[in-house]
Amino acid sequence: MKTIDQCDFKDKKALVRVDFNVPLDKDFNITDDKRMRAALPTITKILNDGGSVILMSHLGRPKGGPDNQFSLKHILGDLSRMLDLEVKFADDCIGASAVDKAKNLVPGQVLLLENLRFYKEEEKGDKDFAGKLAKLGDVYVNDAFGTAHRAHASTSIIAEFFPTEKYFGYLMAEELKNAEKINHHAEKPFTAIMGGAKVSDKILLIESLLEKVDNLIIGGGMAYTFSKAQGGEIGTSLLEADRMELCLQLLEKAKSKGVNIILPVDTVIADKFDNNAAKKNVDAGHIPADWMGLDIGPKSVELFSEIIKKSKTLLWNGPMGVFEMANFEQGTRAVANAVVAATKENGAFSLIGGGDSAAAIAKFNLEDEVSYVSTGGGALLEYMEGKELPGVKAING
Ligand SMILES: Nc1ncnc2c1ncn2[C@@H]1O[C@H](COP(=O)(O)OP(=O)(O)O)[C@@H](O)[C@H]1O
Ligand SMILES: O=C(OP(=O)(O)O)[C@H](O)COP(=O)(O)O
Repeated sequence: MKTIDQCDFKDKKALVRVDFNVPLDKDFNITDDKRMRAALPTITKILNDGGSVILMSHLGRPKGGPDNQFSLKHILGDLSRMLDLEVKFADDCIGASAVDKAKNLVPGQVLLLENLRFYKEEEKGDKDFAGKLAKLGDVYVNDAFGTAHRAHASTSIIAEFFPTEKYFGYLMAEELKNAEKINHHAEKPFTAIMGGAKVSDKILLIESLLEKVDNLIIGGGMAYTFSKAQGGEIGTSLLEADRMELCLQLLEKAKSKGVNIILPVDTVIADKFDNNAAKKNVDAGHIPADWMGLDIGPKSVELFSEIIKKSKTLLWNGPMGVFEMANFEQGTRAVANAVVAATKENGAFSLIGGGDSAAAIAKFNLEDEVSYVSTGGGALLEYMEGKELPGVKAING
């Protein structure tokens, strides 16, 4: 793997694609800066070598040109504080002013370009646009793991302009190393814990995991479609009726492959989708008509935890319930604690991936207690599904 360790950046201008697509509140304060912190080692290495850095990123999904709501200038202050230097800003990612600012950069300086997605050419993977970006630097570095599943101008096409001078940043290398451990070198017993809202988002992942895991725990909103498919009563819980048949097929497939699928045996139900709703515990498949399941119940917690604690490899994607509501976070919190216990007491390798699972583990302050929390959501899922990520292929190819 060609990483930045193989390059001396002295007097070089490194064009670095990062994923600074961070969540902002209504006053443009960053509510989770993990992705920015994760890119700092790459930036620091280039600066320490005596090079300069031109950072490119997208923020959100702007439609139709420049839009203050999606401007990367909102993160400039925080980035400067993190790096302890004054980061310069180009309010257009291409054009005369960006060219000028890039040209005038001296070693030790950092320039942040405005949101790449203010140009529709970025997402289209336009070669001309990629060429204009490429002109700004001498070397290309991709450290944007969260966006590695997009074949966009700045993540993929641009690499064509740097046939030899293209490298993975440290974050990208670390993410790939950890994902690879799960994909190809998982010590057994290997348990995957799947949750979140929808079966349809995770079908490919489940299918690919059935080839590898010993245990597949299914919780969260997606478990109710499985329950209903098996003849259970699920009230007004999340349901994807058109996926019920598929759930049964997945259960059959698991059986034929000797994979142990574990579904919740009880569930915490509420009379409305509200933290202050009335709530009670019932057995899985016995939810009254006007009630909805919002978390796994205590018997499921015990069942899941026992399996998790005996595992040597753990992949967790998707919360067990609506963990954003304090009254329905217990299942997710307990599973997080079991993953921590397996990591600490059983020497398990634990990888947490997916936006909401990462948010849950951060909420419970357990980020440092597991083996690795990925900065990728969709990118990690696609990697685990066995797809080749365009951002990775561009550097390797
Ligand atoms: N029983 C449930 N009913 C409704 N929503 C749920 C339920 N369980 C989990 N969720 C929701 O699923 C969302 C996360 O789903 P998803 O995006 O698939 O996870 P991830 O981002 O970790 O892959 C969370 O917002 C959570 O509140
Ligand atoms: O946040 C991201 O992905 P994620 O929501 O899958 O974690 C990346 O920045 C990619 O953004 P995109 O899904 O708008 O291409």
